[in-house]
Amino acid sequence: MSADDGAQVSDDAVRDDDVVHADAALSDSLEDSADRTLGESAVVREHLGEAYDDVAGFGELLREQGELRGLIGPREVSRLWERHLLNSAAVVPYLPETGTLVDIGSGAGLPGIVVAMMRLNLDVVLVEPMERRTTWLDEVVERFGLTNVDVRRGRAEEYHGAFEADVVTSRAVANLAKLARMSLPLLRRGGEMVVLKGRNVAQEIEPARKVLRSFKAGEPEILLGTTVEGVEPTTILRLRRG
Ligand SMILES: C[S@@+](CC[C@H](N)C(=O)[O-])C[C@H]1O[C@@H](n2cnc3c(N)ncnc32)[C@H](O)[C@@H]1O
Repeated sequence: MSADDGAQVSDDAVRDDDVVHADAALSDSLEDSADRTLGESAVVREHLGEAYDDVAGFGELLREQGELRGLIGPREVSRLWERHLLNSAAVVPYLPETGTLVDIGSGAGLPGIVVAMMRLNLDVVLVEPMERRTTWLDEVVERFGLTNVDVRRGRAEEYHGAFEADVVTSRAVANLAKLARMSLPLLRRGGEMVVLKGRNVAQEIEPARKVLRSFKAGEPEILLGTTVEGVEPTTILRLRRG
């Protein structure tokens, strides 16, 4: 092989690399435009009703700043509506209209901010330990005038006994055993844990039995979180503190 051949091989490798990056960028941009179209569709507007403008505005802000501020991963920006906003909204039908809800590990505000926008008469407390994220949450609360939201920095465990919440929500925070230990002491007796989970949530129930018994929790229910046509429904786990 001549020196020229070597140069040719590495040129080809660079070109292959460029093609892979270009393909990924193209696929992200196609996904992004499909996601925006979904977000602007009549079916999503109807689904979110009066909360649509706020939820869409929150989504736009997350699209602009979410990756930059380390709130969501780079791949998530192009699927905000499908994977995050509508997924968060799927929990709302299982929530009361009034009372106190604590969302633990709110991160960028999912589902807590979306819930607060859709349930304006519910007092929503967002508990999140990372300062970068609580700063963001405070900014979102101010920008959208969410007078029903209280942002608290800290771990859920630090607030045990501080609330007698009607509901505790969470998404992508921990497995059920750990989550029950974190969430149940924040609830009043008879209050409910309502958790957005993956489709394999049933496998988390047996390992959590001991914790659930210690809180006299009822039998966990696995529910379908409905969303709009074309978006995968999500799984919700609900259980009641005894
Ligand atoms: C994977 S993120 C999920 C964020 C958001 N719920 C979502 O679905 O996009 C997990 C979040 O839980 C928070 N977290 C971790 N341990 C926690 C604890 N003990 N109490 C409250 N939040 C916690 C992390 O700081 C992080 O923001």
